[in-house]
Formats: sequence, C-alpha cells, structure tokens
Amino acid sequence: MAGSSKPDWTDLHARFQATLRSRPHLLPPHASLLVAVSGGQDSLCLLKLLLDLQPKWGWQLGVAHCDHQMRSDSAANAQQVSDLAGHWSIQFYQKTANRPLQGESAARSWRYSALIALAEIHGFSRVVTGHTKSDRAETLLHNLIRGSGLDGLAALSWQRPLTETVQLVRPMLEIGRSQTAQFCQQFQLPIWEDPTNQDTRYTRNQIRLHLIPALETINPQVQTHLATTAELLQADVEYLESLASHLYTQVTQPDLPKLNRKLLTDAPLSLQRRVIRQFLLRWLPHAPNFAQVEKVTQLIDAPNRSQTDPFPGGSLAHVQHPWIELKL
Ligand SMILES: Nc1ncnc2c1ncn2[C@@H]1O[C@H](COP(=O)(O)OP(=O)(O)OP(=O)(O)O)[C@@H](O)[C@H]1O
Repeated sequence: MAGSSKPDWTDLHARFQATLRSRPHLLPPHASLLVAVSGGQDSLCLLKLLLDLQPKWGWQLGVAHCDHQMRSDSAANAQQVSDLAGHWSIQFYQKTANRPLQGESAARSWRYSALIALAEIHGFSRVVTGHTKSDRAETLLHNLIRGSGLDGLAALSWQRPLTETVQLVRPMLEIGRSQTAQFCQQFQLPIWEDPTNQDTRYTRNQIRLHLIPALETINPQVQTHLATTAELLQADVEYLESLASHLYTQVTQPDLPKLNRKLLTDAPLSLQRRVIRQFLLRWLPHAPNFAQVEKVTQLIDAPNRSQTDPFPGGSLAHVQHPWIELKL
C-alpha cells in the first residue's frame, strides 16, 4: 500500500510466524539468535525472514559463517555472507578451519563446535539453522538406506540442546526447498551456489537429485509425507526413550558398569535394546553400533558366565547372574 509503513508480508512470512506461534519455545520474543548462514538459498531465506520479523519479535540477531576451507571459492563465499550481514547491519561472526577439512562428516562436526563456540563467546542462547522440510525428507531416506532404525527415521528435530546454555533450533522444517528458492528470487537475495551440491559421488546429492524426483513421479507430495512421518516418529522415539531412561535407573547402579538382567528380562525387546544402548553409551568410549547392542541384549537370557566378543578398545560384557557386567 503506497505511503504505508506496514510491511508487505508474503505467504512465507505468514507461514513462518504461524510455525513460531504454534511452537512458542522455538524462537521466543527477545531471544538472542545466532543465525548459521552458509550463503545457500535456505539459510539466506531464513536470515531475511528473521530480519523482517525482528522488529515485531524483538530478537537480538547475529550471523555466523563457517569456512571449512574445502572449496577454492570458500573465502569468496564467506565474504559474500559477511557483505550481506553488513548491508543489513547485522553483527557478523566467522570461523575458518585451520586446514581443509576431510569429508562431510568432519566438516559437520567442526562446524557445530565452531557454532557452539561463537554462541557461547558472544552470549547467544540459540543457534538457528536453515534446515527445511526437504532436508528432513532426505535425511529420513538417507538413514533408512543406512539402516539406522527408528531413531534415524525420526529425522531432524525442531530443537535440541547443543550445550547446557545453547539450543539448536530449526524453525523452517515446514518450508520446502522450492519455496526458499522462490523467496530468494522474489527478494533478489544473492545465493552462493555450492558446486559440490551437484556432485553425485555424495549419497546425499543422489537422494536429492535422483531419488526424490523419482519418488515424486509416484506421489508429488512425497517430501511432505516423509517429513510428516519423521515428525510422528519423533514423538514415538521421545516416548520410548523416556520409558527406557526410567527403566535404566531401576536396573543400574550409579557409577558401576553393570546392570541387573533379572529386572530387564520381562521388559519389551524395544526397551531392552534402548536400555542396553544407553548403558553402552555411558561406558564405552565410542557410540555402540546395532550389532554390539544386540550382543549385549542377548546376554539378558543367556546362561550364567556367557560373554560377548571384545568391543573395540578391548572391553567386553559378561554375565555374573543377576548382573551383566562390563569388564573395562
Ligand atoms: N558453512 C556454513 N556456515 C554456517 N552455517 C552453515 C554452513 N553450512 C551449513 N550451515 C547451516 O546448516 C544448515 C544445513 O546445511 P546443510 O544441509 O548443508 O548441512 P548438513 O551438513 O546436511 O547439516 P546437518 O548435519 O546439520 O543436517 C544450513 O541451512 C545452515 O543454516
């Protein structure tokens, strides 16, 4: 409307606000938000949405960019994000890896520790990422293919603690990638195209470029359905984990690497596995895999003095009835 200062909200602004209102713990008014911006379409869309809504919600905003030093254009990419933050008068923070990181997984774990460090140093209570409904659908499929079980299918939660004081928040899980692309085009946002996104040597890219389009020929709504499935499973996983945590406290003794199998024997297999997993996570130096959890679960009904093969690092579990003990 000419002469009016009222913002001209698009559908996406309205939709994003509807999400925030229905999930009031995500980004409450006046929260301090460190927005993780890669320079790609999703995080640029996120940043613009937050900037436009900032006067109304009173957030304190900062932008964080992590340069993994993995691509020849990474410094230019970082510079473009820095320029945009400057243009919008938002405080910009950057972390640069000391040397090029090897592989996606190393890059991700370095990035999260960099984001945590920035949030803690500069007093932000939330790190906000641009994960979308499309990422959620792809993560579910990726984990399904890897065989990671129910917990992996409950892909990408809305919020999870990174430390005692910093939360990771993903407020765009109801927005699809085609919508963020359209939004960036509408507002002429300078998207940095990551050339590795087209590289089909990465499973993730194969899923995005080949598998999802193939599934969409069967059902055009597949991304939404997969994301909804992840959402439903999330609640189921939370419920099962809370039951397992309660049982865990009943069958273990604080600070002793043993659990009472007599108290586990009548529990449903699903809870037995979860308790054993929590137990191994507590005591082993590395997260246990499915086979290792299964081996210990089988000890619940095994003859006295049965034992597992050694785990990496040399420890093993054995039965000293009524206990399953870890020899560390
Ligand atoms: N280099 C970066 N600097 C800052 N934030 C980033 C960077 N790369 C990714 N992010 C943040 O993470 C979000 C997800 O990015 P992407 O899907 O590429 O990562 P991913 O490795 O699959 O992440 P995750 O393991 O968290 O799913 C982006 O929308 C952005 O908010």
